[in-house]
Amino acid sequence: MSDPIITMRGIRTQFGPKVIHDGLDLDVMRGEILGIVGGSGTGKSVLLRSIVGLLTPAAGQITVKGIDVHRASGREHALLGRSLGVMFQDGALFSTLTVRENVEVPMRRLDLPAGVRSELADLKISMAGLPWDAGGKYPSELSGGMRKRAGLARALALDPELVFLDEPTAGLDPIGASEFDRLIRGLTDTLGLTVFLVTHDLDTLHACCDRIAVLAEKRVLATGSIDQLRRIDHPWVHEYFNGPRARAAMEQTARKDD
Ligand SMILES: Nc1ncnc2c1ncn2[C@@H]1O[C@H](COP(=O)(O)OP(=O)(O)OP(=O)(O)O)[C@@H](O)[C@H]1O
Repeated sequence: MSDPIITMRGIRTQFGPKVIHDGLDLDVMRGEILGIVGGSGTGKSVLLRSIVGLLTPAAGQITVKGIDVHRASGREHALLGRSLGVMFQDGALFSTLTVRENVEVPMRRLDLPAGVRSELADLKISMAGLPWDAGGKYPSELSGGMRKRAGLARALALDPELVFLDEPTAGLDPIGASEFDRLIRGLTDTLGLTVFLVTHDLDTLHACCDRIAVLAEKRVLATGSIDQLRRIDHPWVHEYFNGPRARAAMEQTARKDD
């Protein structure tokens, strides 16, 4: 974990008169899982969408692998597109396509024979921990947890270096959420990914993240380990990292470590 793979400098994002980010700076280091936390509406998902090029900030610069995301040439865009995988909050699967077809969607831009595409899709489906027959099912036939795994399989479709996960454990029961945390950590370590992970889930921070960035007051207020952030003197940060839920998550981690 040495050099930054993503840099954000002086980011200002606004919708009409409503300013979401103002003077936001952040680096994501190669090989880390960076957790992004912050109160509701602080602009975590908006930041994710800005990095992957779906939103353009009013000011500032975002680079991914040294490429300025919002001023990239066609060739650079294609390069970035191949390097990134995104799992959106609700899975964002196409309901009229099977899981396998959903995973094949990002592969369509590659010139691959249909049989190879489908084999690759099945590999990603199994990497995401889905059973062998999940590929032929439609999203409506899957549980919420399975849909999330299908969304993860699609994010992995192009063997990305960088994976963006928006609230991966939201809506999962605690056991399903811990399994998903382990899956993310395992895949990151095995595949050497860098992960930008938006979450409210304290257990996920403990189980997965190397470092955490806190969004507050329209910027990144602090970055660090959970221990470092617990000592920050800011009302929201203090309550989040020292409140009853934080203590419960810490005790659970301590029990696992015993
Ligand atoms: N396309 C848009 N047009 C107008 N406002 C938007 C748009 N997208 C997001 N916003 C606003 O930007 C703010 C930040 O939204 P965002 O979804 O990033 O919050 P968040 O920190 O991810 O919140 P949560 O934790 O509740 O998911 C919100 O007030 C939201 O309403």
